Amino acid sequence: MATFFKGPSSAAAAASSTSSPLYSFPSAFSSAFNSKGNFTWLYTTGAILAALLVLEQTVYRAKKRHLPGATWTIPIIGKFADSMKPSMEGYKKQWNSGVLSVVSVFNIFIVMASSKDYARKILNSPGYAEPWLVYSAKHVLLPENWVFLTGKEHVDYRRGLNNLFTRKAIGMYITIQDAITRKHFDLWKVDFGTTAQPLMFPARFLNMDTSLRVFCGNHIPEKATKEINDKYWDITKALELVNFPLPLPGTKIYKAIQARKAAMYWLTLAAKNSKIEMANGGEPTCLLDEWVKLLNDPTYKGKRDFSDHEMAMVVLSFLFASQDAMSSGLVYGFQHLVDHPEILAKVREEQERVRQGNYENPLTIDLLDQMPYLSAVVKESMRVQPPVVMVPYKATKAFKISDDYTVPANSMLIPSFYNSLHDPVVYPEPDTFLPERWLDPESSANQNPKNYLVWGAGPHRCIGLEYATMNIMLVLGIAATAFDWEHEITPETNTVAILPTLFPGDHCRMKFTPRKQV
Ligand code: HEM
Repeated sequence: MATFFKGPSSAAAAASSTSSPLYSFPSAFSSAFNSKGNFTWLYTTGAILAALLVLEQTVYRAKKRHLPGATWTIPIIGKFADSMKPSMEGYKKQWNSGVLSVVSVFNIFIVMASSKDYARKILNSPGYAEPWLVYSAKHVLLPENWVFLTGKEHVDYRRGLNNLFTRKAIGMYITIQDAITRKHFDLWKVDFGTTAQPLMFPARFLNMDTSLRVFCGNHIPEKATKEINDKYWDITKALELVNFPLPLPGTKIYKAIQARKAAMYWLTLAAKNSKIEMANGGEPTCLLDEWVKLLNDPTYKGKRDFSDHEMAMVVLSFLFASQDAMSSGLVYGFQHLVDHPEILAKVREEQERVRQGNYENPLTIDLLDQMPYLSAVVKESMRVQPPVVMVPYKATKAFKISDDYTVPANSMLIPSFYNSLHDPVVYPEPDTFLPERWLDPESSANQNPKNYLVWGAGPHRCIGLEYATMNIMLVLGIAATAFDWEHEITPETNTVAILPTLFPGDHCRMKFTPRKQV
């Protein structure tokens, strides 16, 4: 250290006389202190840094133009701190600052779109904007997963997958959902029977068990469900907008990758087993079986060659897309109903009417069709508290989104759904849980279906929406007749945890006691 301060005649001369590039740094450093004692090198470095910072601000201001957003961006990190600890209050402030507003995180220029029209325009402009899944997604889902396809390739691939969510297929899935739900409710009788417990993790387990049985049937063992469920939380924790970029041991992305490896092992095995069973003339009992049967149908026109690995990746994409969102929808479904006993009573009346006291009989798609009130409850619950409040997209080229603003190419574009779902003109008393608004075909809610962005819109609109709706209806319908519900209110009950889907801050503390049937 001391050598740096010896002056040109000693250290600097010694360093510069050494020809190895290894020594070029000390040489340059020493030469910063010339004989006149000027800090030339430091000044130069400082000047370059200052120029870069000015450039950063200038580029930001040039992109931002007149849109609302901070006048200056915090050097380098931008609003990184806010993105680490998101809050609904922070989001609402941003959405309400303008229908289009901007923010910058690590020099990623982000345009937020908070109105129905701008959100829909982004979702419906595949020539200009494509989904930009969070950074960790490619590590978790694998880069070759179909969800990263764009344009025509995506449309063609998805057309084949739509066959897995036909009404006939969903009818079969409902039978499985019913059995798994009742199995978990037997456990809930004990776990939630004496004191109130947080519902979030049991609901996540119920959901994971249901999804895996619907997708893979008995082609994976019981212990796989437990293992995938336990490890899946590491995937959820890695779903941040910005992550540490290298998947080094100990990082969130590293742990998520280990969870994905465990899941992929079982899902690949399930695909293999399903193919064997269908080749041996077995009857389809899950989504994979339906799929294999379809691929073997001589009249089927789509892509046929799916390796076990590729099928497993598709199932993984379904788990990834559904696990957090569906659990959020379930937990808020419970919370909204238990906090509105008069509405829960109407759900029970409908259950009594449709199921005529035969509560042990499995629910079917036809029975669920006869429950418009429960359907309205589920729709309204997800309107008030949408599981997914926004989805990141990327401007693949300069995108003239309005008369006076063009989104620069490569910007992140985030259509948010919250304001559209809380538009007071379409949904009077927008924060109130009012299933009745969906019962009148002439209501403003029903007359403005484009506002209902819970499932997104356009070519990437949720592929599992009917499946998800039926599942949430089924769970709430069975729980309404099986249990009396109590809700332990805490100071966090009405706060919102962003994980990144929405959950009650206290994870919804519930008590369930077996209900005496009348
Ligand atoms: C309450 C539950 C759910 C909610 C709220 C939800 C919501 C969404 C949203 C907002 C999108 C993005 C749409 C867009 O970019 O326009 C999406 C996409 C998707 N969802 Fe769901 N989803 C749910 C359940 C499910 C389930 C159960 C599955 C599968 C069985 C699923 C599979 C997918 C897939 C594969 C995509 C991507 C589609 C594509 O890129 O073509 N989701 N979902």
